[in-house]
Amino acid sequence: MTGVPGPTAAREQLPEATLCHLVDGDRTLLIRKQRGVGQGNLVGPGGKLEAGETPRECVVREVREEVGIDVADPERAGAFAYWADDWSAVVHVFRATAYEGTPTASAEADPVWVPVDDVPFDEMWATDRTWLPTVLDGGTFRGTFVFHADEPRYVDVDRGVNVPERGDVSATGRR
Ligand SMILES: Nc1nc2c([nH]c(=O)n2[C@H]2C[C@H](O)[C@@H](COP(=O)(O)OP(=O)(O)OP(=O)(O)O)O2)c(=O)[nH]1
Repeated sequence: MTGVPGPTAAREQLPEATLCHLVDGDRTLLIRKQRGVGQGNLVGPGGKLEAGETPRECVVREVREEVGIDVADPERAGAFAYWADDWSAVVHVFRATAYEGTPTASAEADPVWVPVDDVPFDEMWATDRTWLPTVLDGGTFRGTFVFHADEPRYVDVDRGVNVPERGDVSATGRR
C-alpha cells in the first residue's frame, strides 16, 4: 500500500495511535473490531491521532466514537512501537476506571465486557498478552514489537517504567 509505513520506517516517523483499557471492578471493556487495522480482533477501543491532537484527547474521542461512552480519568499506562508488513505505529496505552454512559455498538466496534482475570488473549493481537496484564493491574510499561506475516518476530517489554505523555514518539524514553 502506498504511503503506509512498513517495517523499514524509522521510529520517529511512525504515526501515533491510542488504546483505552477501561477497568470497572472485576471486568474490563474490549471491542470486537468491525473494520480497519486488526479487523475481527478483540482490542481496547482507540484509534489514530488526528492532527493537533494529544494522545489523551485522541483516546477520549475514539472511545466516544467507537462505543458511545465518556471515560473520565484516562491515565497514561505506557506505549509501544511496532512494525508490521502493512502498518506500523507508536501506540499510547491508557487505563481508565471511571466513565459515563452505556457502551453501545457502532459501525467500527461491538463492545464486549470480559473478566479482568480471564482476558481472551487468543482473540487479540499476539503481543497484547505481554503488556495488558500489567496495565490492568495498574502498572506501566513500554514495548517494541516487530511482526512479519502476522507473526511477532521481535518482542521486548519493560515494565514499571515511566513513559512521558507528550513527545514520546520513540516509546523508549528517548525524544
Ligand atoms: N491491542 C492492540 N491494538 C493495536 C496494536 N497495533 C495497533 O495499531 N493497534 C491499534 C491502535 C489503534 O487503536 C488501532 C489502529 O487504528 P484504527 O484503524 O482503529 O484507526 P481509526 O479508529 O482512526 O480508524 P480509521 O478511521 O483509520 O478506520 O489499532 C496492537 O499490537 N495491539
